[in-house]
Amino acid sequence: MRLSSESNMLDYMFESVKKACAKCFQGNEPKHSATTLSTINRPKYPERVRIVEVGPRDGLQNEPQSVPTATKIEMIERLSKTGLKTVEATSFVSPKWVPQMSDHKEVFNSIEKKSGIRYPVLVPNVIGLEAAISAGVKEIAVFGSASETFSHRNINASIEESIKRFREVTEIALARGIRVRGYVSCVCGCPYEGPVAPKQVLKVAKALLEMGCYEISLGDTIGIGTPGDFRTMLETVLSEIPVDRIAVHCHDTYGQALANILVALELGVSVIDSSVAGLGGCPYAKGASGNVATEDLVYMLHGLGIQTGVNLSALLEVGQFISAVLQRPTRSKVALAMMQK
Ligand SMILES: CC(C)(COP(=O)([O-])OP(=O)([O-])OC[C@H]1O[C@@H](n2cnc3c(N)ncnc32)[C@H](O)[C@@H]1OP(=O)([O-])[O-])[C@@H](O)C(=O)NCCC(=O)NCCSC(=O)C[C@@](C)(O)CC(=O)[O-]
Repeated sequence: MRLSSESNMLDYMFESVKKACAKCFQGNEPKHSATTLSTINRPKYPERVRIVEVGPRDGLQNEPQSVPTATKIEMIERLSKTGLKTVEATSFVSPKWVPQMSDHKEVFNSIEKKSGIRYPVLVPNVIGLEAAISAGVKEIAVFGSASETFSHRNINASIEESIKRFREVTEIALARGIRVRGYVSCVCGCPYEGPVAPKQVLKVAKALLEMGCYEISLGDTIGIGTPGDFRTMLETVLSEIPVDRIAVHCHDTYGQALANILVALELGVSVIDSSVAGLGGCPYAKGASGNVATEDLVYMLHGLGIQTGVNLSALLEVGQFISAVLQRPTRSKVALAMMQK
């Protein structure tokens, strides 16, 4: 339909609202004309979101320079004072593969574990699990991929082999009372294979759920998805997995992270991973930049009236602290804007 003038446009909007909200109209007079347009198309977002802060792990695993163990510990302890309820602390992976995380035991042992806060760690295999158990870890995350090539590059196993491995890890962990979260990487695209089929994401997510993961975090590892692809991928996953078992993990390489998160919120997802100061990336996903910055996520969620329990000012201070230590500017747009005030 072509709209030739402003008054045609207003008529058109009025007619559309009338059609969509027939019950609210008597004759031509809307009962709540002032609010109809703004409320009628407003999606229903979750009232509360749990943020999984992944900066100390996803952020620091990708740093070219080695970050002192004491800094990691201080960062986690500062994050624990912001109201965040989950802080992914480190990963018990091979130091040959990811030397940045080789101090996992020391980091985990040294942090003050605040009551009410969970400190999950990444575990790729039984060797990692045993080390995590001896450090007193209470929650782990196994990490699979929807892309065959990425799986080989990241954990030196096919998808099928990795599922077998994770099943063994999960069985032992659950028997010890350790909670297990699952990641699926490359949910919108792979740095080696290109586009990834949503059905493949669903298949891996289901396998992780069936082995006992309490929640599956869907990772757009290279941040390539746009809200359209992201919605299609999520709708495919949610056609068979309840929304309260799904989290999203959006890297911001192409600047799409917040838009994709908004789509996830519209579909009812209420657990979102993010990284303070937008740190992050995967050493085996070339070109992948940081996660969505936790500061920006919190700003958006609070603006939408969604509770997080997180104190934005306290979070901004942690972002400032870690950016100063790493000697580079924050990737948080909110932090940059606040600095100019
Ligand atoms: C899975 C492996 C270990 C396979 O690596 P491999 O070389 O096939 O392992 P292996 O079993 O043949 O063992 C080789 C050596 O590593 C040792 N080893 C073996 N396992 C461990 C362990 N757990 N901890 C410490 N040491 C270990 C093992 O003992 C042996 O030592 P050696 O005999 O040569 O002296 C390796 O590929 C690996 O550690 N990969 C991890 C890669 C990684 O951490 N990537 C980043 C995290 S994933 C990510 O960032 C994506 C995510 C989660 O954020 C979501 C998203 O954004 O999409």
